[in-house]
Amino acid sequence: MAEEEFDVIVLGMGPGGEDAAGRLAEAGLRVAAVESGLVGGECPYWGCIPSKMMVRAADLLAEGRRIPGIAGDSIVSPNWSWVAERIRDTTDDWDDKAAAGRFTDRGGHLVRGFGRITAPGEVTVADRVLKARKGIVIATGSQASVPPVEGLAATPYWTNHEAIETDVLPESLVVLGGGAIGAELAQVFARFGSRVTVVEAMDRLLTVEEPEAGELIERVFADDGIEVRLNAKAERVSHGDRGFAVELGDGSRATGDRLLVATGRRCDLAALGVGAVGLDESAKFIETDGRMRAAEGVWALGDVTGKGAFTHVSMYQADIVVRDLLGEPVHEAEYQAVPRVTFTDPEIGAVGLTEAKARERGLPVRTASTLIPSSSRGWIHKAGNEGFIKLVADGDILVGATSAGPNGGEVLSMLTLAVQERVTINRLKHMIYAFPTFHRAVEAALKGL
Ligand SMILES: Cc1cc2nc3c(=O)[nH]c(=O)nc-3n(C[C@H](O)[C@H](O)[C@H](O)COP(=O)(O)OP(=O)(O)OC[C@H]3O[C@@H](n4cnc5c(N)ncnc54)[C@H](O)[C@@H]3O)c2cc1C
Ligand SMILES: NC(=O)c1ccc[n+]([C@@H]2O[C@H](COP(=O)([O-])OP(=O)(O)OC[C@H]3O[C@@H](n4cnc5c(N)ncnc54)[C@H](O)[C@@H]3O)[C@@H](O)[C@H]2O)c1
Repeated sequence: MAEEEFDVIVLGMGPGGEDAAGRLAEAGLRVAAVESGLVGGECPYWGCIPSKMMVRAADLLAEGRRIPGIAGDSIVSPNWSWVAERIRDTTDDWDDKAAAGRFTDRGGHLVRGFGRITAPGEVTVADRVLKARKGIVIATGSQASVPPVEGLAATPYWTNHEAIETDVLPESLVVLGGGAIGAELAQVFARFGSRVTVVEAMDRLLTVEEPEAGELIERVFADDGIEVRLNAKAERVSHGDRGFAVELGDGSRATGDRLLVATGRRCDLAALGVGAVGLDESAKFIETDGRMRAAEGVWALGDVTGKGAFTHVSMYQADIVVRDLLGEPVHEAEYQAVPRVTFTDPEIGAVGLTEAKARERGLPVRTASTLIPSSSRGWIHKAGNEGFIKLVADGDILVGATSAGPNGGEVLSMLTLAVQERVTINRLKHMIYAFPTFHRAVEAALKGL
């Protein structure tokens, strides 16, 4: 077997791996990046970017439909081919030549194939053995987790990959899972005209967020014509000439031309061979310290660390890894203010702890909420103005907040700052909030505390 020496080996070229590998190569290190799929990973090809292009298109349709009663008449005729074409164009038809070139132009060595850690400082890719003098960075992300439902594996179900790649709008769609992926895509397809059923095992949508968020999205989905089945566990799946049939625990069934499985993500640490560097291969994620070090000569970043499956978390951690490897000053990772935005309409922005999580920690929690439709901007909007602000306080400090509404993800930024920097509620109350903005609702909620 050929043996090749590098300073650093980066396993996986998703957003975090790509950033780290490129910066380390540019800094003059000899870097090998191993990628089994496309350079760029999930986010640009099957995740954030194309899904938000779909969301943008669906939001435009919804806005067009809100014209009557406010601005005139409207006839909205959705055409999926514009969306499919824009995504095909942006992903270069799922070709990573440009991204790979950006890395090699910075002096990096791209190794195509699946990498496995075979010894400390050693990664094997097919018949190539790569050696790392300084360290290995594990940035292998996550993949769709498919539940062991009887019959499912034998059917041509979709994961996010097929849903993003589709040129054809399904006439009907069953979405298994009402989390971020399921909710965003269910609304997109419904607004383009698919008959959509969401099947969720728990008692509400967006289970990791405040219950009010799930209830709000359920109400909006009803207006979008989406059927939501809660407390519904899929027991059996079959597929035939008439599409998919999903049999549920209560004896009912959901049917559709297509079935999208959006039931979470998983990491396969055994396939990565992390046991070779003393890590637990049966764990769900790789534990790291504040410098993203997982073992001697091993760093981890991104979805594989379990600190939030978000591109911004992966990029944040990549910066720490790069600084640590280059011997630069490092501000250790902190996660008390990880922002998250589900890009449904209304958007659900959230940061820090939900009320339930704060209570689980035994904090003496106080909460307050205000509704967006009764805020000045919400009232002016008249339609498409659903939402709320919810604040979770521990004493005089905000430890969590939800900003649901039009631009809920943007309004979140000031709440993220407050949670991150522990700005006191008293200080926040004495700030001036521009009129008539959506974020003025934050001031109203603060008064409730
Ligand atoms: C539909 C959808 C929408 C999303 N929307 C958003 C959003 O709006 N905002 C947001 O912040 N996040 C969003 N996410 C999540 C975001 O895409 C991920 O958090 C992000 O891509 C994770 O980055 P990562 O660096 O961990 O690696 P990933 O993007 O997961 O990439 C890892 C790469 O490693 C490669 N790989 C894995 N194992 C090996 C191996 N052994 N050898 C070689 N290569 C390997 C894979 O092929 C892959 O290319 C979305 C995800 C999905 C699925
Ligand atoms: N806007 C964003 O930032 C964004 C968008 C999409 C995805 N993501 C990231 O990707 C991650 C994965 O998203 P996801 O939606 O796949 O996962 P998720 O964990 O958010 O939601 C999965 C849902 O599926 C349900 N479920 C699990 N098994 C089921 C079954 N057998 N039958 C019915 N329901 C079942 C769960 O109860 C849960 O509500 C998210 O946690 C998020 O970090 C982010």
